[in-house]
Amino acid sequence: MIKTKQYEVLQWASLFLEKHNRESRVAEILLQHHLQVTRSQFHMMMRDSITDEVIDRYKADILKHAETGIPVQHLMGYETFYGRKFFVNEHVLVPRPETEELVQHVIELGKWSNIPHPRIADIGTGSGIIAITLALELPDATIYATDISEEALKMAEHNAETLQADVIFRKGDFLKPLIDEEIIPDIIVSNPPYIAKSEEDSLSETVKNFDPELALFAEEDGLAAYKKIIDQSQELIKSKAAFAFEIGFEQGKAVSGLIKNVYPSSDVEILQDINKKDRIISAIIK
Ligand SMILES: C[S@@+](CC[C@H](N)C(=O)[O-])C[C@H]1O[C@@H](n2cnc3c(N)ncnc32)[C@H](O)[C@@H]1O
Repeated sequence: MIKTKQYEVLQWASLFLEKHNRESRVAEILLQHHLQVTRSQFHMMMRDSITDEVIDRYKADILKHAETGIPVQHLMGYETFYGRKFFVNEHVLVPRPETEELVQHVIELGKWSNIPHPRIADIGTGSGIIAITLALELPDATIYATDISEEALKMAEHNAETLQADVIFRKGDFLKPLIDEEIIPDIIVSNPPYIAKSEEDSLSETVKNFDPELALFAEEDGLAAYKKIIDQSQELIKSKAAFAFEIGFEQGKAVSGLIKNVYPSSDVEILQDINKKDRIISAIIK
């Protein structure tokens, strides 16, 4: 009996996805996942044959992705972030690589703050990627995380348990749970919803159909969540603190302005991502 080789299945899937206007690199990511091998193992196994069972499961996923645009992360059930696997589902935003740069910045802030046990709050935690990574990278810090979505918090808690990260999760409206418990953070980090509803048509089908609305859109031209967080922070920040926000690439000026309006003597910086786009607002509140 002739056995199908790995490279033959890969060729078929890449062409099939191209024909359906999907990215052909998904073919490789999914096949690696179904074979449960690393990237380098995968490339060494190109001439090996694959069992019919794996081919059937793989083809079913390729068809589903081609037909519906379902993200590969939903098919696999996870995404890698900062070198660790995080479970994802339809209730949380699929982690984006840009957010790793936000986390990197907060790690630096945490180390430079000279506070022996900084309290860091991740607002709108989703799958928990920011809070959990910070808990693991800054073991002396105490990490809090909030989200208004019960389902997102369930996923974040599951990720924290799996990765053995200590994070204190609370359900509520942005900073409200911290205000209620009088928890004063030294650093407030957030990747909040920041897309204006008017931009919905410009989003990819995959984002529109599969990322939760609650994670994407904000009123007031996408600025409402920043406004709310900055406004709520006044009930918490009594002396020095820091903000680190992920922003849309055209929101730098507007979000800096929001912070300056409330904290006129703050130092606000707009940082760019590796694609040279404005991506992070970093502010020291004095
Ligand atoms: C852009 S997603 C970010 C998720 C995750 N932090 C990340 O970077 O992948 C925004 C998150 O904010 C949450 N969110 C939206 N409105 C909220 C609110 N009023 N209070 C708390 N969280 C909220 C959403 O449920 C979603 O999980």
